[in-house]
Amino acid sequence: MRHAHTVEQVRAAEAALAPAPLMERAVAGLAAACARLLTRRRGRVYGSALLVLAGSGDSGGGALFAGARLAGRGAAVSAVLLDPGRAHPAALAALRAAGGRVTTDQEVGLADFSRADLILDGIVGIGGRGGLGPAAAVYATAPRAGLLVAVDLPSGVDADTGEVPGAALRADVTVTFGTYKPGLVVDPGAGHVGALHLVPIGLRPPQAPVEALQHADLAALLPRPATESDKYRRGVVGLLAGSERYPGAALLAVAGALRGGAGAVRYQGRPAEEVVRCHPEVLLTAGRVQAWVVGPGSGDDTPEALDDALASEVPVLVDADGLSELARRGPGALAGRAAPTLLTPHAGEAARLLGGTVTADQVAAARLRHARELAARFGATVLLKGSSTVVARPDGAVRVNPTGTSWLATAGSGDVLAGLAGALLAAGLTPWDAAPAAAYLHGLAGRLAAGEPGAPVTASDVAAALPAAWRDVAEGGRPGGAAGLGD
Ligand SMILES: NC(=O)C1=CN([C@@H]2O[C@H](COP(=O)(O)OP(=O)(O)OC[C@H]3O[C@@H](n4cnc5c(N)ncnc54)[C@H](O)[C@@H]3O)[C@@H](O)[C@H]2O)[C@@H](O)CC1
Ligand SMILES: Nc1ncnc2c1ncn2[C@@H]1O[C@H](COP(=O)(O)OP(=O)(O)O)[C@@H](O)[C@H]1O
Ligand SMILES: [K+]
Repeated sequence: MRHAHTVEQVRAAEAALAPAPLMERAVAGLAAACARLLTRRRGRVYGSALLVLAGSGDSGGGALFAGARLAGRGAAVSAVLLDPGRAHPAALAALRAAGGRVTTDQEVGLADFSRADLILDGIVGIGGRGGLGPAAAVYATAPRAGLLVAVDLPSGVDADTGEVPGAALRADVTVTFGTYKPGLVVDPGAGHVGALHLVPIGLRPPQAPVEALQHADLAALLPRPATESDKYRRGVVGLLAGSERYPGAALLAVAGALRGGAGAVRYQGRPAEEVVRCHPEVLLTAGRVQAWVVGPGSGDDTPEALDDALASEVPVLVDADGLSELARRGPGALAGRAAPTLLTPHAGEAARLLGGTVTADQVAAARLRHARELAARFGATVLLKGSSTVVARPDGAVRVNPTGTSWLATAGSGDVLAGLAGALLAAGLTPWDAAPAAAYLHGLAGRLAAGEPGAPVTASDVAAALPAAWRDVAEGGRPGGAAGLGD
């Protein structure tokens, strides 16, 4: 599990430790990471050109100290001070003593930026507030040939939310200290991070409000049939999906549910004939169900389907047309439910559920805030789809999905996800586990289907790749197995 802590938590954890060893460990880790990158790129540190972008805080201080170390190993280091009167005095002195060149001239800074082999972004770290000022903002778009390494987090990304209120630097590598921050794992901020490297500095932060499951976590969560299993023990999913207009949604949701390990799928909807032709395993009879999925392409049947599902005493996943109906009814529609409810909106559906006071773009730009607000309002677990899918609980806890690819943005892939998550609910996982597990497998299946460097995939391809994703997780999670994705 990757844990991401807020600025307040990081500062409190840092306050419990002596400042000097903290800076020492961070700088040692940062300089070592840069030395590795330079060696990989140029064969050695000696003779390489390094530029430090130094702001007024400790992020700038750490970058200047690291620059001094690399100057000591023969790199030609220059630093541009973005807030000249307030640069970290001791770090500045160390860089000068090591032979580094310091400038406040932005023209010189931009010229060095274009030529450097490696640039250290120490403009701001967790103390950054609002968008970058104009002097720093030019580096967000200025041309460069070298690698950009963000110190703690890319400047311009909000550490607590992943929001990017203005210009922000785009890093090739981010070297973060002590613990991950939400802004490093939630888009749009996460899209600026590049490869993420954690330097331990001895922090002991409290429980993280945001976490990201990794391969081993998934391997522990995924249900496996025991020798005495039968289809009911594995879980039966009821699907209220598809319509004459959208038969495909039913087929794809069924495909997701079957490959999500459901013992059986009971289907209720108009295109039943097509469903059975494509998936002869599906049951059309009424009977016991351990979780309902309602909404993918369910069209005019939605209000009745939603009534039936919500009246049941088993977990219910509401998706697509079910969410539009729920938006019309409001949060009160879930008030009487004892069993859990999982909502799986994309940004547009989330905006509607929030009463139309925000746009889909605003939801996507502030994913944590809106997912949490929705979960609290509806008293349900919310899986907000899109780049870096987030799962929020009504108490504000969040799980961010680290897998996925934008190739998944294809019609019907959400239907596969709904069926898959429904199967995991029917197997007995709570929405808090089922939702991120489904997002993880779905994202991994998307990556496997798209391949490397990537090619268009269909929702059916994603469903077909689910068994491979499942196996990949099971193998990677075994001690000594393949390295987990994103580890
Ligand atoms: N404490 C330590 O020993 C170390 C801290 N480091 C990093 O330093 C950061 C914490 O240091 P600070 O608290 O000084 O915070 P920052 O380094 O983020 O600097 C905050 C300062 O930057 C200015 N600032 C805020 N928003 C700005 C904006 N939008 N544009 C331009 N300037 C802006 C303000 O004057 C503010 O005081 C963390 O990210 C931490 O990882 C590491 O670099 C190295 C070791
Ligand atoms: N830019 C993106 N990056 C990664 N995943 C994405 C992106 N856009 C969409 N997705 C994923 O693709 C799926 C699309 O689902 P949805 O919007 O419901 O589409 P549909 O209704 O056509 O099935 C979701 O799993 C979502 O998280
Ligand atoms: K930074």
